[in-house]
Amino acid sequence: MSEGKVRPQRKPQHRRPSAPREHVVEDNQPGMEARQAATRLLSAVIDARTPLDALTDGEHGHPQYLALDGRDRALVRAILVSALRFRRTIEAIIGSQLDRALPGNARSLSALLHVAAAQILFLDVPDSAAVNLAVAQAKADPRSARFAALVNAILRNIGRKKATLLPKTLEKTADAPDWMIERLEAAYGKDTTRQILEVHRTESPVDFSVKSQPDNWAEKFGGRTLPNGSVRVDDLSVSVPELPGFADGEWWVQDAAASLPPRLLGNVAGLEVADLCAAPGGKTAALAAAGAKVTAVDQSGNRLKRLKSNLARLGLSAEVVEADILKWQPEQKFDAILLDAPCSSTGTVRRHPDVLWTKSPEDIAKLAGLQRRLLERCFELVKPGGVVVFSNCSLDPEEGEDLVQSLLKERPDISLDRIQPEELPGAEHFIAEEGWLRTIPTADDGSSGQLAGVDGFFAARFRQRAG
Ligand SMILES: C[S@@+](CC[C@H](N)C(=O)[O-])C[C@H]1O[C@@H](n2cnc3c(N)ncnc32)[C@H](O)[C@@H]1O
Repeated sequence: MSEGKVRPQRKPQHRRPSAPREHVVEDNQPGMEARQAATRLLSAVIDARTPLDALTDGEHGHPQYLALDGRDRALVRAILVSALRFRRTIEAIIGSQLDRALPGNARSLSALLHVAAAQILFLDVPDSAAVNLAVAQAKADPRSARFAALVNAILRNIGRKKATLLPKTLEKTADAPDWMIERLEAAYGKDTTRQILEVHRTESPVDFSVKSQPDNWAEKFGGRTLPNGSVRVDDLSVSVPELPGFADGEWWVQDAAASLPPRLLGNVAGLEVADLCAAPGGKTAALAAAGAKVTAVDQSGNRLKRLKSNLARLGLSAEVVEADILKWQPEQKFDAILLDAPCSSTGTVRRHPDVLWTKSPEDIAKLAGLQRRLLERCFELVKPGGVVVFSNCSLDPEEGEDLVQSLLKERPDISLDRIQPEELPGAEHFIAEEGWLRTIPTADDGSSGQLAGVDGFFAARFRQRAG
């Protein structure tokens, strides 16, 4: 066995860890419940593919998460975001300290190690606290008790070597599943994929859509106005409701890329516009603020509650309908429709790193099928000659470019209404030759003069030919 490496053993270990042993703390010490919850939730994301937002929902989240106070909840989320964002890097670092792989059935041991390594490598938690809590946690769990000494050795080694080990591993590791890397490379090429994956490792800025005077809000927030008129704060240090203008409903949080699809409907003042798949309502707000008479439809009652409270805070109104769009029968057709369809969300990995590990190529195929059905439904709900904008936050062509191309091929009655550069000042470079919108996450230091640093998004605009 190479020096400094440790070997998982089936029997209680006799091998001494190479790092100095420290006092191992008792079972129910402060911080233990947070680590146990983080381990449990990480397993739920990885093994059961449960979205992190569902597990950490303040009302319907996982009971182990809901049992924690606010500070511990924030810690659990921070641990999980790092553990998911850098999962491959962490896996490689843990692996580099082992002489042979952990037993395949040691799922909870693996989750426990990932949670502790995420703290040691990426969080401002003293290494000794992360290690001691992990060892205590291992001892308290009958499935991993016999590995407690191994846990101690691996984690102490990682703490000791992290200054060289981390940059070296980050450099040679891609933090995404292989299938996603392959699909991104096929769509965007190797260089762009590398850039996207690098951006996915970073915290996203917070973008705001403002009702008016973006420069004033940028100054008040200590941020900057983006070329499309959104306001960006790169490193927000207070919670959103603490910012000026929140209670007065002067702005809402919305990635700058997500602010673009509603604009593709043109001047909507006074028009009957259906916002289909509307909740939690970022795009409904944009349409209502632009003077449209909006009907906001979504099948999720819980998400519609959020839409209603968002609109109430913003002093905006819409007719809100809880329905499955595939079955919904409105009394009248609409002048224009925005369909912001459910998708794999692979364009929002910075914000939702669990997407890397909860989604699969099969999900993408299923979602693309649903998107196609929802989009075809829009053509039954729009007035003849009316406009339909289809958008989603996926980076995968199967949910964007390919879907549009096959729709146009199979439906001669539908035409693509090409997006013109003058419609999206500052974001012209995101308009593809074919006339649709494709944004990809890229780094943004504010110097390019063009919109950058946004989520991955796709949007296309259609009209149904008369007759
Ligand atoms: C990407 S989110 C919409 C985000 C929203 N447009 C915004 O800007 O805040 C997709 C939404 O589609 C809804 N949805 C999925 N399938 C649906 C269906 N068949 N009928 C109605 N809503 C549906 C989901 O409940 C979810 O709220």
